Amino acid sequence: MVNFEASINAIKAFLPDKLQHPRVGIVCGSGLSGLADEFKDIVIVPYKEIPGFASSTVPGHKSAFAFGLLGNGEGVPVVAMLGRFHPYEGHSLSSVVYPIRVMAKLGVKDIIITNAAGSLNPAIPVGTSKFFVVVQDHLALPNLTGMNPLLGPQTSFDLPRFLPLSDAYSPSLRRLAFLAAHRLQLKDSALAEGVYAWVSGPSYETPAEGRFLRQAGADVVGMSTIPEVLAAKEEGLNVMVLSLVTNFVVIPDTYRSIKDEVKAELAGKKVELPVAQVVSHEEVLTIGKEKAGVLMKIVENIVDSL
Ligand SMILES: O=P(O)(O)O[C@H]1O[C@H](CO)[C@@H](O)[C@H]1O
Ligand code: HPA
Repeated sequence: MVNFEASINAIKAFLPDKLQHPRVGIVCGSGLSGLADEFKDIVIVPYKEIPGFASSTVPGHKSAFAFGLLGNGEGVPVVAMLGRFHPYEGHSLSSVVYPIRVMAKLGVKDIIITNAAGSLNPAIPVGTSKFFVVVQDHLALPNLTGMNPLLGPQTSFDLPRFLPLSDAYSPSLRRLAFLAAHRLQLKDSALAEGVYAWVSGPSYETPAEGRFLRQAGADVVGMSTIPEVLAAKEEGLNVMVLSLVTNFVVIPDTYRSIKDEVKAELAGKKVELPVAQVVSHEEVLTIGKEKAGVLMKIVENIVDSL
């Protein structure tokens, strides 16, 4: 049963005055909880201490909020979700987005949502270049087919019933991300722009599904974020999403024909069957840990410019 007041009272009991009204919310994606390492005067509030909260079951996701001050000078009061909830863990969509609504009610105005994602776009490789994508739009088949976090009775009549999403990703926050990359002297290629496709998971995409999403216009794919974006927009927050590219989904060689290989074999040629590259969550976490420091600097720089 939703009870924002009980959740908020429990959280506030942990916080000194200066952290009671966080201005910026941050959601840490897989392997990215290190984003909170730079917070000053940090206070950790475990989800299990907050009525109404689920707990995260995914490796690389802690189950706590981190409150603190971020940026130069006195710092801006911020709150980070160290670990998020995914529908594939068995959480309802309303539980998945509950922390976002709580952050809005605590006073958050801008939210920076991060995630680990697979690349569908050959121009966005994994590794030393194009490792982050500033999301400019999304493609969410689940939303279009009945798995929308805004389905059901409205949590408040102050919120819009029919939420427009043509402006989901704040141009001014996206601008700050690119300016931050410039200030941090990152290579131009470190930050790309693109469309995030939301899938339910927990299986990774087949090559055909990857090609389908690519042809439909997506650049990266992941199993989170979009329910949070919808709830944040509904609550009136400015939203930015940063994806860390951890692996490739669309691999050109996948459709080598076995039929042709057999024909070659029967003609006396030595053939080697294709071996598909297989993605794993361990690989996703490794890249997350490697790049969390850069992501943290970008986020800190954005917060400084707000
Ligand atoms: O989106 P985040 O939570 O960063 O995690 C991504 O990594 C996991 C798969 O490796 C999935 O949960 C996917 O959504
Ligand atoms: N697909 C879906 N979600 C992901 C991926 C992927 O390839 N990589 C990280 N999260």
